[in-house]
Amino acid sequence: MSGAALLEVEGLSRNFGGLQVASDISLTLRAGDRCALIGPNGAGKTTFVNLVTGVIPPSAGTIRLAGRDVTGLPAAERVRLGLIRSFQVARLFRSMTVREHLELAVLQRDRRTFRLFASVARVAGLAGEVAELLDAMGLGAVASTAVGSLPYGQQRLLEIALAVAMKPKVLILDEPAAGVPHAESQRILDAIDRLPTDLAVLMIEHDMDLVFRFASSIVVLAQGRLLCSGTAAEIAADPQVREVYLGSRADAR
Ligand SMILES: Nc1ncnc2c1ncn2[C@@H]1O[C@H](COP(=O)(O)OP(=O)(O)OP(=O)(O)O)[C@@H](O)[C@H]1O
Repeated sequence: MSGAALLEVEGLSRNFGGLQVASDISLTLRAGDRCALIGPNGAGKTTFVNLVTGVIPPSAGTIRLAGRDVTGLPAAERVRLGLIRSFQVARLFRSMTVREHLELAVLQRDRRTFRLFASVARVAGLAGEVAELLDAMGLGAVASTAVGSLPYGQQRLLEIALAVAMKPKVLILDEPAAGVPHAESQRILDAIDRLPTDLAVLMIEHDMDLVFRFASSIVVLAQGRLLCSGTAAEIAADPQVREVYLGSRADAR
């Protein structure tokens, strides 16, 4: 049974001068979907995410979030409506603890209704919500650790936790395990497994082990176009994917 359509991308295109980096890409993510976006280097994955999140405007196409056309909306407004991309912790405050980061994220999310002089109940609610997030992400043991002294794998976990704190409808994870030692990437996958089941997750990832363990569906981009999409088993067996993706990966790496 499929959930409600949360992200509907239709005919999305973008060129930089004469270079067509996204060509007529269409994609639907439903509640509960776990979709991986893959493709060789330069295929247009980052450009696609930048278009969807509003970092750059498309040349053509539409983007709907939970039924609402957001194509013309600024990035911050899309965030408010539930389209969240994982943060880069490196950009945040290295001396602040893990817990403080999550508290800030929750407060920022609630900014519109929350008055600075919070009621006791609100503060208690905040503590409870942050404790749940710490637990779900496997970060409880390092809650009081400054982010600057966290092992890299746990910094990446915090990035995901901060995104989840924003209460996404659609969560975009950009190479969540990049740079993380293989032995630690399992913890990241475990945390992703525990994400709320009703949100749609789109993961860009090069690590095929991770992709096949995470994804219920896979979308393959090549040269700015949607090459094919299907279940993990269908994509693994697709000779076109093997040639375009693995062939060019062998060239690039
Ligand atoms: N601002 C820009 N101006 C011109 N060309 C750009 C710009 N941004 C991206 N490109 C080009 O668009 C193409 C797609 O790049 P993109 O970074 O989206 O690919 P990718 O699939 O994310 O690659 P990777 O896996 O290496 O991160 C590349 O040829 C890139 O050089």
